[in-house]
Amino acid sequence: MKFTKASAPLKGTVTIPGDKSISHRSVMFGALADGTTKVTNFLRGADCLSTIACFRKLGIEIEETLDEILIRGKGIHGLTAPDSMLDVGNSGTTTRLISGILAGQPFTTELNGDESIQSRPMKRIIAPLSQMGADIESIRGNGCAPLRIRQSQLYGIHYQSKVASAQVKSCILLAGLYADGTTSVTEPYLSRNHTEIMLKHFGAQITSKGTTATIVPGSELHGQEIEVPGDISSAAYFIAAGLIVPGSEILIKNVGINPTRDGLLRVCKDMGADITLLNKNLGNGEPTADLLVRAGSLHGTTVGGAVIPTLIDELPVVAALACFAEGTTVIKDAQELKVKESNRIDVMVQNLTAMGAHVTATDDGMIIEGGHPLHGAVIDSKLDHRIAMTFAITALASDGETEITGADCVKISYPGFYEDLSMLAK
Ligand SMILES: O=C(O)C1=C[C@@H](OP(=O)(O)O)[C@@H](O)[C@H](O)C1
Ligand SMILES: C=C(OP(=O)(O)O)C(=O)O
Repeated sequence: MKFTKASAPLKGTVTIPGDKSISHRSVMFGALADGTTKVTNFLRGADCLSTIACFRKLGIEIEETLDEILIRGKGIHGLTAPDSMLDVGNSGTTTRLISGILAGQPFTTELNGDESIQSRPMKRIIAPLSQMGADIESIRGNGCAPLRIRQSQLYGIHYQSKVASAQVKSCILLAGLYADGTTSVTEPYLSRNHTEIMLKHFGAQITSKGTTATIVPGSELHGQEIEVPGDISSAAYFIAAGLIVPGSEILIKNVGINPTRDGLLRVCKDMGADITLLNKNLGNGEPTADLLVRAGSLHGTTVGGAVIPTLIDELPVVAALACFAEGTTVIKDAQELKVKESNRIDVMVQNLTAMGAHVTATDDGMIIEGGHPLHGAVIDSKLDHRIAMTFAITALASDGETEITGADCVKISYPGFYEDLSMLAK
């Protein structure tokens, strides 16, 4: 797919689709609740559809209409053995969260996904689940999917996680629903807390204090009505576009601004960006706002430490933004970027360099010297949706033509991305 420099400022309003993390969880927790869970603004991205497909195979009836998803939950002990391998597609979130649930089931499950999933690290969940007594193995013995999970008795543990990962934390907490006692997870920095917030609404006994989340088993979960807020990780592309295409002014409606997800807004502010939050709404634990983004000059900054988990999926777009900022931007403490759908440090450095950027890979991030004009290039997305969307935006402020290979991968998290972009970029 080809992109060229925007010929005019970007003007208009965009409503981005539902949050991927929250959509996954609504199906999973809805399946484990008794009664029906009704979800509106559900993200129909390929990853969340993988989650739906897995739970259907586990015996859960899920109805999809134009406006809503209805999950006919069967309670914590209501899942049934699948007749074949579960397919998690490209979704790390599906893989890791469902593994925690499957560890507590009285049947054996095998699960597998695409090539990217088969190279993503699963030892980070195999280790804590095994410590809880789970019988989980990497079938090829390489610490990756395919995984096999057999029935076993689970024990509550306190787990000190080395990584700030909501997938690891959620996996352990979900297994904790089936343990014989209390389970808690402490992480080095607080990662997104959608599991804690949503599970509590469903009736779980779950609490958070600082970077520790604790679950006490024994409660039943009850079906809920969930309105999924817009995904800030998807809004990120329009935020960046509005900031780097001169003269632009974009209103992005109904974006989730949970403090464990809003790091991009904080970093943009540090870079001197003009972003105003309007119509703030506290929601049901998941706050939202409309974001008014205006183009203007940006300057470099340092991004590291506790902010990293709050913008982990937005770091590719931060690296792109940094190319249009004066001075140096340092992204550090972001080793996790290496184990996403692609190695996002290498892939960003390679592709930005091809466009003329001055960028260096480090062990845990990137250093970007901003202010050097970019030009079009052939960009290999490595079938990573975040990379494809980042470069579609970068192209809008770069000379000449940019071609993105595998551009269709945006369907993972944002199927209508190019249509929404073309409404703004004429
Ligand atoms: O829990 C979640 O929904 C997610 C957690 C993050 O992954 P990690 O937990 O691996 O950091 C993030 O990158 C992913 O897109 C979604
Ligand atoms: C890393 C991501 O997702 P997952 O881990 O669910 O594949 C992402 O969406 O950027």
